[in-house]
Formats: sequence, structure tokens, C-alpha cells
Amino acid sequence: MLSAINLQQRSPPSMISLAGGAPNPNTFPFQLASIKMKNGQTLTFDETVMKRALQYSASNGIPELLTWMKNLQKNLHNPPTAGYAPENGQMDMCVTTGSQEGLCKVFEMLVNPGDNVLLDAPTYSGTLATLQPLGCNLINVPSDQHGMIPAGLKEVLSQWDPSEVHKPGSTAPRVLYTIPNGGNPTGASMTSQRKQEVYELARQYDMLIIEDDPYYFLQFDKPWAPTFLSMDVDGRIIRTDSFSKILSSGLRIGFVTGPKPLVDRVVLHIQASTMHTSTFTQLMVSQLLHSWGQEGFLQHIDGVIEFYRTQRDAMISSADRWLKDVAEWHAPSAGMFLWIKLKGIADTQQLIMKKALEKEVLLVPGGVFMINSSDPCPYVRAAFSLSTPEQIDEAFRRLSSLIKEAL
Ligand SMILES: Cc1ncc(COP(=O)(O)O)c(CNc2cc3ccccc3n(O)c2=O)c1O
Repeated sequence: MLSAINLQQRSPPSMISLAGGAPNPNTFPFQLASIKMKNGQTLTFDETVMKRALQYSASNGIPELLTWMKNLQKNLHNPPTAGYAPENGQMDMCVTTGSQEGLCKVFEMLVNPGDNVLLDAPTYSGTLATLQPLGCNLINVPSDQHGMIPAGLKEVLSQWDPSEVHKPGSTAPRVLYTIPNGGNPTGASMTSQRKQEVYELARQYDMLIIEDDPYYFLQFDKPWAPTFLSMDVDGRIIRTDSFSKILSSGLRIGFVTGPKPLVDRVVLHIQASTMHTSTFTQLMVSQLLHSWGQEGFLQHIDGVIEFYRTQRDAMISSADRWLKDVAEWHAPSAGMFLWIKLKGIADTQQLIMKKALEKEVLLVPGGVFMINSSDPCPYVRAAFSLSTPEQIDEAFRRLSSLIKEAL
């Protein structure tokens, strides 16, 4: 059906279509839309645009948003694959309903029951929730406050012979997942050196790397770290980006960037599920981005970075004030999370889900970010995105007292 709509959109006005099963927008109750921006601008949908905004659209995303994003990706990452032929893995993109949908579709496409999948735990609970039903075998790669440790990856991979990974029945892992900047929950950011070493190992064992990077635009210091996409000479990087932390989380706009043959298959999975991301939302964001231009977009990002840097600084100074003798942590250089190890506590689940609630302080017990959530975990995740510096300070005072009571 959607291909009929695509066909119609590309046909001359003289074409009369009785093909697409699309509803008639004249029956829709919505007439106009105007959205006031904080910078004084107004985004407007007149009657013609409104009819398009309320109608089905292409599964890979509306053209003007895709074009804008492809130009941004080329300017930010200069991917080697941008210049490749389509059949040789040319860089392509599609719009997804949040990067969460992108991750879900990519894993659906790549992972079969019994497959070995590599990732550095603790990791985003949403990814674990997507992977667990696929019946794959999650193998942890050692990591520290600078992200995945290449020597640890080499050690994990040493159980397979690189020359045999293509043999039928090989159990060698085909997929490696990581969050390279401002990791969730650890706040860890990978160095460029580590990324290059991990990429080389992925080449040796012919693996795809899923670069899940929603905090890329929340790196507090410049220059931003080179991405896996920027070093991808082989077309083995599938990158998920998100507008959630910089424009809006409720609008649900994300992107998958990768070699065209793989992006084409992600789009087929989208076609068979959500069909496409909201046309209205895509048009709204596209109008904003075209009015801002890349320079305006990056200026907006600078403002967002200053906000989260201030929040990070507040959380670190409160941690120094209240938690120094009962906990350990590393100050993140990106993202919105602090990963705190409570001293003398084997597992934080009970402490957080019971005692902390009594003390009226909410944190996330570290177990939910582990491959086996029942494994004891002495960590908690604290987000510095929503609370004020004053609230963060009071929350850590409460956390400090409940740890001391527990010891
Ligand atoms: C590493 C990594 N990858 C992908 C995503 C998905 O983001 P999307 O682009 O908005 O779909 C995320 C979002 N992470 C979270 C979301 C969330 C939503 C409601 C309530 C709590 C939430 N907590 O706690 C989260 O960490 C993420 O951290």
C-alpha cells in the first residue's frame, strides 16, 4: 500500500490513482497548526501542509528530514561509506520512532536464537529488554570508566579462530553493541584510541558494531570524540542517533545510519510494524531544522550542553559533600547519569527499592543494567537531568544517611 503512495507522490498530476488505500484528508477534523518557538519564531502548517502532515508517508522517513540528517551526518562524521556505491554499502539512513525503535528493528534483523551477541554490561536496560526475547546468548565484554576495554574484547574473541568465522555453523559473534558516549548507566565515554582498536577487532572477526549514541550531543567538552561511523571503511557500523535528549523525548524521533543494504532491511521491518514515524512530527522537526540550519542546530546543542554540564557539576559536588566515605564514582564527561558504587553493600536492590523509598529518594538499583539482573550489584544509577542542584544535594544527603544506617 505504501509503495502505491510513494508511486503516487512521484507521479505527474495527470495521474489518477485508485490504488492507495489512504484515507481522504478532507475528512480529518484538523485544519491548521502553529507551534510557537522559544526563540520567537512560529512553525506553521497551512491547510495544504496539514493534509500532508496528517497522511501516511514513506517508511524510511520524509525526504526533507532525511536529506537534512544525511548532510548533518556527513558534516559531523565524514563517513567513508558516504562515497560508496549503494551495493557496496553506501551510507544510508532512515527515520525511526525514537532510537529505541531503531535498536529493536536492528536486533530483530540481525539476531537469531542461539546467536552470541557481545556487549559491555552494565548497559541500557531498554537494549537488554529488546535482546532477551530474541533468545540470543549475551556475552559481556569487560569495560571501565573509559568504556569497552579492547584487551578484554580480544580475550573474549580468542575462543574463536578469525579464519573460521565464515564457516557454516560457526558460533563466532556477528554483532557487538556499545554506547560510546555518556554511557547509560555508567556515564562512560570511549576514547578514540579504544574505538580504533575495537573497530580493528571487529574487522578481524567480521562483526557489525551497533553504535548506540543518544548522548553524542551531550559531550561536555570539545572536540567531540570521533565516532565509529567516522572510521567505518568496511560498512560494518550501524549507528542509532536520537533527538530525545536535545529536541524532545516525547516527539519520538530517532535515526538509523548504516550501509544501504542493511538500512533497506530495517525499513522493511518498519513497514511491517509501525509503517513510519508520525508524519506530523517529522514535518514539524524538519521545518525547525531547515529554519535553524546546521549552525543554528549546533548553537542549540551548545545551550543544552551547558545545562547538563552545570547539572553534572552540581551532582559531583554534592557527591563529594555527602558520599565521599560511603561510595565511589567517576565524573562523567557526557550524558546525564552518575554510576555510584556503594561501599560495603553487596547488592543495592533491597536498599533502594525499600529503604530509599522510605527516605523519599529514588534511584535505579544497578542490577537492572546487568545481563543477569539477579546478579548482586553494589551500584546505583543517579540521573542529573531533571532535579535541581538543591534537590540533588538533599537527595544525596538522604542517600548518605540510609547507607550509614545500612552499614
Ligand atoms: C543508551 C540508550 N539508547 C537508546 C535509548 C532510547 O532513546 P529514544 O531515542 O528516546 O528512543 C535510551 C533512552 N534511555 C532511557 C529512556 C527512558 C525513558 C523513560 C523513562 C526512563 C528512561 N530511562 O531511564 C532511560 O535511560 C538510552 O539511554
